Amino acid sequence: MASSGQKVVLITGCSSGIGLRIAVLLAKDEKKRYHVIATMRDLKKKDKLVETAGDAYGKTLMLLPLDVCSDESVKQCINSVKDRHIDILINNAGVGLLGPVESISMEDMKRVFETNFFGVVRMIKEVMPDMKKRRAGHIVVMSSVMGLQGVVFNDVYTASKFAMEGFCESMAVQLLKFNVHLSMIEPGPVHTEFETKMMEDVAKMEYPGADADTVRYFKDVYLPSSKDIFEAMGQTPEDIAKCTKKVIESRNPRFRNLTNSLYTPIVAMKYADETGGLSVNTFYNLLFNFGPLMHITMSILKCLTCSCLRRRTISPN
Ligand SMILES: NC(=O)C1=CN([C@@H]2O[C@H](COP(=O)(O)OP(=O)(O)OC[C@H]3O[C@@H](n4cnc5c(N)ncnc54)[C@H](OP(=O)(O)O)[C@@H]3O)[C@@H](O)[C@H]2O)C=CC1
Ligand SMILES: CC1=C(/C=C/C(C)=C/C=C/C(C)=C/C=O)C(C)(C)CCC1
Repeated sequence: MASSGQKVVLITGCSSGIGLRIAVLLAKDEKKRYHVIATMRDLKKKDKLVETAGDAYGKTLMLLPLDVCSDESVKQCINSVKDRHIDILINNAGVGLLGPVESISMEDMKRVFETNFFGVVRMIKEVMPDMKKRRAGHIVVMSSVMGLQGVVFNDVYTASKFAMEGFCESMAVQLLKFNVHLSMIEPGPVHTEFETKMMEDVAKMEYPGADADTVRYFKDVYLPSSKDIFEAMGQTPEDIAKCTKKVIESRNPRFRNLTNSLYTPIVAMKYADETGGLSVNTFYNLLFNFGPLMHITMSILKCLTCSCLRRRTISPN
């Protein structure tokens, strides 16, 4: 149970990756300011979290089952929290989906929206009314740079994060009237099971319905470039956890929080040309014309990230 003065933080998707690291970082806070409710859809996967949390488990960290795709599971979980009192809700659970759209089933696309979009909406609907009544609270959403900028062959995943950005951008205004803050965290590539799971799925795929050229562009151009990007720009889940802690500890939390300054120029480009031509053409050139020179492209991107733009990201340190 939370002791007085402690903030109750509920996090979704804590079996691995970013969610696990946020849960552990907050639970190990030196001043013990947080009572962390780490949730996961399958408690059989709790071992890694429990092991990483060490002494904090059972003290500042407790576990509850929660599947963001189930109304019943969400209700049951929130009802089991003392007085349904949650100070900070961190919507982290999410799934990826990669590949030519022609070869992805509608069922798989809906699963992505059900988790990444409706999963967050379901959580917010359940937790927000109590926060509004108390005139206090902070809702954090693990979005992505792909919530701000589309990336080829990530069409459906990107769309699910864009949907989330639109929903939250609208909600943030109303919530502010009730002194409830809403913050998006926008990481670029992060080395977690997300990356491994997507690469495993892609290896199994046979791309039914996609023509040979599209499959070739995906396998021989996109995938190697994406691997380069992960290598050159990838952050650790600890980095994202530190950024998230900074956001929840900020007196005046920002709405958007890019975690990787290397992405700032990509996002800035989008707003620099409202016709969209600059973004579409730059991405086209980066992928199809400079793809084989991706390492050099990475250096150019690093150069472009001048210090004034860097101020717009939240650094983990
Ligand atoms: N890794 C990256 O490059 C980036 C990731 N993100 C976002 O970060 C978030 C965390 O991803 P990351 O840590 O990288 O990936 P992981 O795959 O390591 O973690 C995802 C977590 O979400 C959980 N999850 C999936 N579906 C549900 C569900 N229906 N109910 C509850 N939990 C669920 C998974 O649980 P289970 O083990 O049961 O599957 C797992 O705990 C996601 O929202 C992702 O979109 C954003 C930018 C970049
Ligand atoms: C920047 C960039 C590319 C790839 C970006 C990738 C791979 C981003 C991954 C982001 C993730 C994993 C976000 C998760 O939410 C391309 C298309 C190769 C072309 C050149 C520019």
